[in-house]
Amino acid sequence: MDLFGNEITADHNFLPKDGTVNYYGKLMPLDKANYYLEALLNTIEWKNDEAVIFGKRIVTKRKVAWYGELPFEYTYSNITKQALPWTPELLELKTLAEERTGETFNSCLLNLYHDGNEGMAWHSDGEKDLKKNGAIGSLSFGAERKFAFKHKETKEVVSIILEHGSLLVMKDETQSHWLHRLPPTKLVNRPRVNLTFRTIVNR
Ligand SMILES: O=C(O)CCC(=O)C(=O)O
Ligand SMILES: [Fe+2]
Repeated sequence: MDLFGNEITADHNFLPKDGTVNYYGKLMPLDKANYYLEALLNTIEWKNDEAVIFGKRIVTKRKVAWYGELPFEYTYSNITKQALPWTPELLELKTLAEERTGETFNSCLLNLYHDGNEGMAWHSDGEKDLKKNGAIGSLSFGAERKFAFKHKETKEVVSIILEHGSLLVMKDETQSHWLHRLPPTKLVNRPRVNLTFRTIVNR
């Protein structure tokens, strides 16, 4: 909302080509964002993330969780997980993200970064369980962190600060042409929770 109560439209594309990234800014007042941060920290079944890389099992400090409207299976980094049923807060936030973006989502991958030492390395979210070129709606709560995109061929980098209670959308060809990451930083010592709403297709 701006000063006049108008909704801020996110028609600016942060990517210069080969995809679409829209940033909607803060979606809610501070007290509501604080409420969701606490609720998510306390009600989500957070687990340390696991990956199998070159046959080795790796356990990350970052915590993750996977929720959805059906017990979808989702495979990434060679680990398969089964979605838990929506919590009331996740359903509210899914509806909010859908209303603002005009997209629909049926699942959510959550990340908990305890402080700036934790981040996520360059990757794209093009797993085969995900709808091809489907939108990913990303809600952030807690510490503000930088989020960066890197073009796979030109190596061009674009970055955005993700605020407390904000929404970002990645769509169209973004995952085919761009990597993204959450860089670690010495400047942050508070937790951040990120929710990425997605569309899973069961083939
Ligand atoms: O924490 C973030 O903002 C991004 C997380 C992400 O890229 C992912 O879960 O695939
Ligand atoms: Fe991602």
